[in-house]
Amino acid sequence: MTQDELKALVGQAALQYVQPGSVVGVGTGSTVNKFIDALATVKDTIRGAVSSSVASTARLQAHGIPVFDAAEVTSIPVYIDGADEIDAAGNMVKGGGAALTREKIVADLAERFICIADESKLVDVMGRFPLPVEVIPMAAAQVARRFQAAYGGDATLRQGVVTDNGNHILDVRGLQITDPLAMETEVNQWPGVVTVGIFARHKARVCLLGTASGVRTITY
Ligand SMILES: O=C[C@H](O)[C@H](O)[C@H](O)COP(=O)(O)O
Repeated sequence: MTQDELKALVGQAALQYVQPGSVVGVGTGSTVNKFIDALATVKDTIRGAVSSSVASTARLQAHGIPVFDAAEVTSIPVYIDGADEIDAAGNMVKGGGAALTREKIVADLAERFICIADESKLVDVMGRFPLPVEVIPMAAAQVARRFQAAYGGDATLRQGVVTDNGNHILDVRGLQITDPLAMETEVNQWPGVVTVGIFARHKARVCLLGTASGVRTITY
């Protein structure tokens, strides 16, 4: 199976977590796009979605799925999203598509994070994928220096990218994220950091992993 087919497989499998009559939390990315397309086939059974990006909102609306503002809901049963890396405990690195801040906001509304990913995303220790960090533009160089001093990480500005919130993205290479919760907590406190792409406080409760032999369900 191709990577695209694996993404379609888990996007379809995620429908089993969609509760009738509910508002569904929807992430961002190529795997979630498959989920959105699958969700369109059951759109009459749900109230709608809360979206984590302008791109996902556009795709949901193109399918005729009502999109609610995050401010209009107080709680949602599930948030369904992809990941750039996921470890054996359900911690994730996210933000390859620059949507990490809104993703964390919507994930925070949800009772359960359901991660959908192809098997290439499963790692022993996160850090192989450059860690995305959304920063206030004036703080980018300062935060980059701090990554070098604190963790030996090499941060570069993602060229030509402005987030949905008007900020910039640093991609940090050379990290070994052995304690995701500690790093998330520390980096989030640095002035100018909007969101670090470590999802340890909002880790996955279920991962639907696309493999050559089908969907593997991992619970944490
Ligand atoms: O900002 C983007 C998100 O965190 C995505 O969920 C993540 O990059 C995975 O995307 P994809 O499913 O395209 O690999």
